[in-house]
Amino acid sequence: MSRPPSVPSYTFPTHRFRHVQRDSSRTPIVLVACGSFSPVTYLHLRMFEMAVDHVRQNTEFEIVGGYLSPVSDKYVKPGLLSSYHRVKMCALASEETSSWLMVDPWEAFQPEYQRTAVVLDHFDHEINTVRGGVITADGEKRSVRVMLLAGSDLIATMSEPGVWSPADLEHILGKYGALIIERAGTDVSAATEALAQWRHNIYLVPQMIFNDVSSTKVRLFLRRGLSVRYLTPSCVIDYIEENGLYLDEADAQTSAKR
Ligand SMILES: Nc1ncnc2c1ncn2[C@@H]1O[C@H](COP(=O)(O)OP(=O)(O)OP(=O)(O)O)[C@@H](O)[C@H]1O
Ligand SMILES: NC(=O)c1ccc[n+]([C@@H]2O[C@H](COP(=O)(O)O)[C@@H](O)[C@H]2O)c1
Repeated sequence: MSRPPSVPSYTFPTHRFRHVQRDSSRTPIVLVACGSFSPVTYLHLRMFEMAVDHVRQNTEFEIVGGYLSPVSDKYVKPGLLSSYHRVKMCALASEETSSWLMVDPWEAFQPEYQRTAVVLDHFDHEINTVRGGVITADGEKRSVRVMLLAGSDLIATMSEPGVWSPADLEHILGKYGALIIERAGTDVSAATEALAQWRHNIYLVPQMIFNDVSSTKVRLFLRRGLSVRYLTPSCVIDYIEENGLYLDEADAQTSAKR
């Protein structure tokens, strides 16, 4: 795929990236969660923790970084607040609740919508081409595999006609791969049936404690004046209150813009 466009005065975040691998016998991977995050919830953050446990117990991978990549304002979706606020809330949540998650604002601040295949190429470029991947304990340089982290509702859309191009599916699932978190309401085996040719690159992560917090429900609660405490980090709630966000779903795209 061609090189994705760049954002002026942008620096790829690496402050929590593990540059030296802990276990050289494992393949280094970076998890990238693409989504609206309007707003980010505890479930979005917990997806990464579920992935860590699954990867450690069931795979030969070592996670060296985790990124949230909020979609740009050009992605048309109800309740999508401006990328400025969504990036801020993701950054607050990652910095305050996690020791390893980062937020990459590149996708969010693109003037045009970027397909997920292009977003994963951006991560591959920044990590492997620009920075040379990671170093093993013996000082050897090694490429990092970029993997998509998503809920099973997202993978279900991959077998819906017209949502993803065949070339993008081959690029995402053939080249990179995906860790899929089971989500209540989606039949995971049905969702992945049509993607059988990439089965070796799709890792299904069962949710052992079902939690179906969604951004939609959080927005609904906010509009009704109900508490969202313990659904999203308190720093995110404070930010929403300070900025008067999500009071009206209809004007979320316009009035909350900076
Ligand atoms: N409860 C959940 N269980 C599993 N995956 C989830 C859950 N909530 C969100 N995700 C995943 O998180 C990623 C980001 O999704 P997104 O920002 O669209 O969240 P959302 O809460 O579903 O949003 P909305 O309610 O606005 O549609 C997607 O891959 C989605 O599948
Ligand atoms: N063709 C594509 O690249 C494609 C299609 C559908 C969703 N997505 C991505 O999936 C993520 C989540 O989308 P929803 O919020 O619509 O579930 C977004 O980051 C979006 O960019 C990508």
